[in-house]
Amino acid sequence: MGYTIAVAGKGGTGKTTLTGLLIDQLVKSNEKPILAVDADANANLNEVLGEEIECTIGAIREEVSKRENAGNSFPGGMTKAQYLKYRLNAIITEGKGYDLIAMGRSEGQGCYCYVNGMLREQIDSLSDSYKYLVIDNEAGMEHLSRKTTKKIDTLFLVSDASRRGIQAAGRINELVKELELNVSNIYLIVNRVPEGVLKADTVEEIRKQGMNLIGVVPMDHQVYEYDAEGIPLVQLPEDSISKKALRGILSEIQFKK
Ligand SMILES: Nc1ncnc2c1ncn2[C@@H]1O[C@H](COP(=O)(O)OP(=O)(O)OP(=O)(O)O)[C@@H](O)[C@H]1O
Repeated sequence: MGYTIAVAGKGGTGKTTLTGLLIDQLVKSNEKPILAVDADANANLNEVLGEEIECTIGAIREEVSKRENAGNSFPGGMTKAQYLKYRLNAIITEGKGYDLIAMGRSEGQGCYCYVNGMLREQIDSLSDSYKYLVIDNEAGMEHLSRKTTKKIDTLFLVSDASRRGIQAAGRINELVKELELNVSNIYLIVNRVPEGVLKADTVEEIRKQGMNLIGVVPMDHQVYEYDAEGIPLVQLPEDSISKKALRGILSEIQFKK
């Protein structure tokens, strides 16, 4: 099993932006191969990375369940398990220096326990052949709590600099403990910080929440400009405020088991 990094935070805090820049940084440090998993139905990690996604796990789940409900067999005499495996192989998007899988969302209702279990097993076995597994996770920690991955080596919680933002990150921190998730290190990153300097109140709230602040990423107007123009954020200049800040944060951490 490779080194697993998960990124979580309330929607809109910049979690997906930072996950994308983190993957970019790992690729540039030649820390390959990397499997990136977009596990947040609301996130668009592929857009930050500048990749098109053709199919998601949610879509496969729908397709398999529709086939079953219609009483159709699987192509080529495949069993359901074989068909799922075959389809999963086809959903890996090959990026520049990494592979990407998107969970997507499932529109339909009903029980997908079997299919979910199968897919989870496959992601687990797939991730064995990568040096890094990087997951853009949803705030509810749903996928992690359903044990998408057996163990997380480093979890980054992303928050904005507001008190409520920090409190929300604090709740995710608590949730990790309540769910007894197997996480070795949890670090807080405060993102979109005006001038890159935290207010004393924010620092106090972080202390109150008992979180380990690893660093801040300043408000970066280039991020806004690139997003507005639809340019993938990984194309930001290497000396952009946000890329530099993230490099600084990553240099604090030894990604070793
Ligand atoms: N350091 C930054 N400076 C300026 N803008 C930023 C910064 N980080 C992120 N943003 C902007 O904040 C917005 C939210 O970012 P992002 O989509 O990454 O958040 P998210 O937490 O993943 O949200 P969701 O889960 O809803 O996708 C985006 O428009 C992004 O461009």
